[in-house]
Formats: sequence, structure tokens, C-alpha cells
Amino acid sequence: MTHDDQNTDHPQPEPEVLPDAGYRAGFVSFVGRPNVGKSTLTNALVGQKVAITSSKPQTTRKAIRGIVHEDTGQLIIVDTPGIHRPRTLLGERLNDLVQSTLSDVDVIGLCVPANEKIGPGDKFINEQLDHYPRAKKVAIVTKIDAAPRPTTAEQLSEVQKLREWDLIIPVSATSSIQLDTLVRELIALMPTSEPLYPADAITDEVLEDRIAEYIREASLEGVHDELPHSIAVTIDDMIEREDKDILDIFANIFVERDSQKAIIIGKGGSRLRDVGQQARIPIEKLVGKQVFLSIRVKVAKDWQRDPKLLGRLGF
Ligand SMILES: Nc1nc2c(ncn2[C@@H]2O[C@H](COP(=O)(O)OP(=O)(O)OP(=O)(O)O)[C@@H](O)[C@H]2O)c(=O)[nH]1
Repeated sequence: MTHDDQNTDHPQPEPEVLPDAGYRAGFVSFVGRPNVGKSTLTNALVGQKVAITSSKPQTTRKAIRGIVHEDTGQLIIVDTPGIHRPRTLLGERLNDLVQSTLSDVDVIGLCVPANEKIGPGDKFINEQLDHYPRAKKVAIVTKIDAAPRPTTAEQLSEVQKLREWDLIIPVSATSSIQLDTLVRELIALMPTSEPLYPADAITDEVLEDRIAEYIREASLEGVHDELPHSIAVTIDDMIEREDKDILDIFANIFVERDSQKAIIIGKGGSRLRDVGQQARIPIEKLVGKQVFLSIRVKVAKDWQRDPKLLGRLGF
């Protein structure tokens, strides 16, 4: 992460110790329309160390994406699958998850891109935030590298009209602008607390979940319409080979219909091979060794509406 504080030649006075200064730690969740840059921001804040930590999670929260450690405190970034109007049972469960997640966090950061006008989607999500009075609300204007300065300034004043914010801040995740400031300001909004995680913890998502997510991402490349919501990935087994430094991973891609299965597999299996190749890159990076990936595509009819199947697929 770059340091964007101004440097001067003068010796800096010691930072003033405020009466209530102390270590702060808490949970933040970034919400916003699809594509506004939530994942990119999370990754940039946590750093590229998409590491698996050996430490056991100390909470039961499922969706912790990353933990940022600073001298002043700890920022635990919790993932939400996005607030949307439920159409299926899956949608409802995801919304339940959002509800329980957001009811628990200390800060909610609404992400709005600098380079797109605020629309009904942003306003809908902003209104939903009223249901979480406990959380402090922060507006994050993302992607400022992609907008001329006056446009960003205009966006900041539009965002200001949405509600009383505890903080409004412009950032760019890809150009590392204002990321240190964002971390500092978010920590300042957290309650004083003991560290909630050990200093080497970066995420407590289990390895299998991350691997499944990479396969799901790769399987979504180039597909559209309703298919994305019909895909679920499970991992059956991960086995270290005894004779070689290779990890065998056996995964399933579940779809809802035969027609979708055909799309995922592609002509002569070509698409599925691409999915495997594409997914292997981040997975090998993650596990730090060569991976052999075996993916089977299975049809679980209407799994989004079937409570039993949903349970089996991890929802
Ligand atoms: N120029 C620019 N592009 C960015 C920035 N942050 C994210 N993007 C791009 O915006 C797109 C969406 O970013 P994501 O991080 O996937 O957005 P998201 O909000 O997590 O999207 P969902 O997962 O669909 O909710 C990607 O193509 C990113 O590369 C930024 O700071 N500057």
C-alpha cells in the first residue's frame, strides 16, 4: 500500500495522544451495486496476500474477506453477497445473510463509483441502510482515477445529499489513492477493543471456499442472463500426492438444467477445459503448489428453490 501522507522536511511532532486514544477494532462491510469496485477495494486494502491463515476463526461469521492490521487497530472486512430484491429461495437466504451480517457490523461503507451518475440502484441500497441504525455509515466514492476531478467533486456533493454520513471519502483501489487514509479513518470509527484476530491473520475463509469461489468465477466468464445464479460449486476432496508436490482437487459445478450443463461443458468439453485452466492459476497461487483440478458438471434440478439441496450446496 502506498503512503499518501504529505512528506515535509521538517521534523514531525509526536502525534498528540488523545484522552480516548486506544486500540480500535471492528467490522466493516462494503455494500453497493454490482461492479462498483467492492472486491477490488477489499483486495487492495488487505494487500495481495490472499493467504490462508492457520489460525482458527474466533467468531462464527462466515464471510470474512480480509483483515487489515495497523498499529492503531484492526479492520475486519466482512463480505455481503449484495443487497437485492429476492426472487428465489436462494435470493431470500442471501438476503437473510446480508441482514444478519449488516446488523452486526460497526461500519457500513456504501461504494459509489465516481464515473457513473447515482441511480435508482444506489438509492435503493442507501435506503436499506436505514435498517441498520447501529452501524456508522460511510460513503466511499470509488474509481476516482477514472473520472476527471470536477466529476469526482460533483459526485461527492451528490453523495452528501443521500444521508448524514460519518465520513465521505474518494478513493481509487487500482491506483492506490487514499487507501491509507481510508483505513485510518475507518479504524477511527471502530470501537475501542482488544485485537480481535492474531496479527498474522489475513482471512478466515476456509481454503475450500476460496477454491470453490475461483472455480465459480472462472465458470462465469462469458455467460450471461440467469445462468450465473444457477451455478454452485462444491469441493469433494483435496488430496496431496505422496510422490509429487501436487494437490489433487475434485470439484463439482452444479447447474439447474441439462441445457445449462451443455453450456458449461461446451463443444467437446472445450469450455470446461478453459474453466479448469483459468481457475487453476489463482488456485495454484493460493496453495503455493501445482494443482490438478478435476471438475464434474452435475445437474441439481431447481436447486435454488429446494431447501435440502440449498443446504447441501452450502447455503
Ligand atoms: N479504474 C478503476 N477501475 C476499478 C477500480 N476498482 C475496481 N475497478 C474495476 O471495476 C470493475 C468491478 O470491480 P469489482 O471490484 O469486481 O466490483 P464489485 O463491486 O465487487 O462487483 P460485484 O462483485 O459484481 O458486486 C472491475 O473491472 C475493476 O477492475 C478503480 O479504483 N479504478
